[in-house]
Amino acid sequence: MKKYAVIVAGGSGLRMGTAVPKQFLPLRGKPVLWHSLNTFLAAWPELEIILVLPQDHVHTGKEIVATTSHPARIRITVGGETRFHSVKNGLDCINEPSIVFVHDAVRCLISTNLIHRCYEAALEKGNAIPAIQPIDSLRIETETGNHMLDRQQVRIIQTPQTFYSDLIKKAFEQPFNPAFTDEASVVEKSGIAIQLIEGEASNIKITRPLDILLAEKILEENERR
Ligand SMILES: Nc1ccn([C@@H]2O[C@H](COP(=O)(O)OP(=O)(O)OP(=O)(O)O)[C@@H](O)[C@H]2O)c(=O)n1
Ligand SMILES: C[C@](O)(CO)[C@H](O)COP(=O)(O)O
Repeated sequence: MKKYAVIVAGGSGLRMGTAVPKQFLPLRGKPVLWHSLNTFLAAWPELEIILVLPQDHVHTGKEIVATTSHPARIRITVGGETRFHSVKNGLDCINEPSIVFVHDAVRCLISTNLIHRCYEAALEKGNAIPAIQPIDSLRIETETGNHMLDRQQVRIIQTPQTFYSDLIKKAFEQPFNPAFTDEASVVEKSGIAIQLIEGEASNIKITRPLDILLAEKILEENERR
């Protein structure tokens, strides 16, 4: 089946606090975004990428695309005010039945194995969302205090969130709701049950300065193997 990856890189990276948005920061000599693009390009020779960039950084994005393994398989569009709007702009570029991966550009340690597993699971059930178990103890705050949560029942959600194109495009016709934090929340609101599959502990989202240090180490280790 036809495969598209919508790679969202339209954010400004406020929590990272750098002058340049985190997706353009160097990681072992290449921009964070470059690593995500190249891993998806390597997953299948026919996969195409819709890259969503901030309006002010389209030129930088084009320069990065030119250094990837297959620039011709990457189309660029611009992002919106929130992640929801950026994803929607990316989805608007897809007009044929396909499996669609929506991936955070800043989850740049994604493996081809996880991409392939998401594809197989989505093909079978309509959607596949990678998730891992928390390793910390968890508490929820209430009006009167707080109480423990059973961590065996909680999952930490990752990307690529993977769907049949008709299903995700239809879900994104809904009006924006600030409660939407990812594609699974949008698709769930449209009445579809979400299928979780096992994610990867190393599939971290570069969010704060510490994450860059961690990602450097993980990549260094991967290159040594
Ligand atoms: N309007 C937005 C906001 C976010 N993203 C993308 O969504 C991914 C995950 O979002 P997050 O880590 O929150 O990125 P930022 O919004 O850039 O970071 P922050 O919330 O710290 O400002 C990133 O690849 C980011 O570029 C996007 O395409 N468009
Ligand atoms: C989509 C996501 O990466 C799943 O964990 C996450 O919800 C993005 O959230 P953020 O607030 O945009 O970082």
